[in-house]
Amino acid sequence: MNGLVLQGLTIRRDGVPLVDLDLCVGRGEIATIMGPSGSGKSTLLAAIIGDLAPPFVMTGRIELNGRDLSGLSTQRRRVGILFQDDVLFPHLSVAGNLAFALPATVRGRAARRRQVEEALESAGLVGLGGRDPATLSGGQRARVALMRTLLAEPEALLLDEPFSRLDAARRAQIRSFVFERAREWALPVLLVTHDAEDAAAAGGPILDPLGRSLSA
Ligand SMILES: Nc1ncnc2c1ncn2[C@@H]1O[C@H](COP(=O)(O)OP(=O)(O)OP(=O)(O)O)[C@@H](O)[C@H]1O
Repeated sequence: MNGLVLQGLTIRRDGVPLVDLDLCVGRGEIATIMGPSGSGKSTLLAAIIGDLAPPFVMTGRIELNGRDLSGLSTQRRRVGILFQDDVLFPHLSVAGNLAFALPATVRGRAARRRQVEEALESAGLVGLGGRDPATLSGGQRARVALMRTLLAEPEALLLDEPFSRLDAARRAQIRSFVFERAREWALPVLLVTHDAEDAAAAGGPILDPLGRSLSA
């Protein structure tokens, strides 16, 4: 099936289940995982990107657009992830940061430049491609980080508290920017947050890592 499917996914530590989920996130849908600190949210995301290590033990299946992700390297999973503290490469310009993310399948300087220009336009950053990332505002940096993740052409997007460092006004603005882009690109999105407003704005199911529904 299309989208991100977690089928009987459990993650245990010392035999104790931390994650226990059955969840289908369709393309363009945003599901939210909410839970207190230490409840296993980041561990779940690590499992989806293929970065889970002992002492955690996973069972079940993770599928993306019909592909079984088990055994695939992080890169071959084609899952994009955006973190709270996503840093841009300081030694590259804004455009350089975006170009860096482009897959090798985008060939030729003109084609690569065009994609970077389109990304800048889509993020409302026309004319800022030559800037040093340190000279951007927090919100502008957050938009560049998102576009960089999207340019890598992921088939799913994971958001790990990506808005928590932003002030309230900017938070709502960046949140709708990220959600709109995810819908536009028809990506299944899994959002990890502590914030009930983020979860409500996402508009999809809200679960804790043990699969209990927290939807209103
Ligand atoms: N490498 C590790 N070895 C053993 N325990 C770990 C390891 N990494 C994390 N943990 C523990 O596993 C549990 C889940 O951690 P995780 O980071 O997934 O929680 P979280 O819900 O993302 O928390 P937060 O909201 O604070 O980011 C926590 O109790 C944490 O202390």
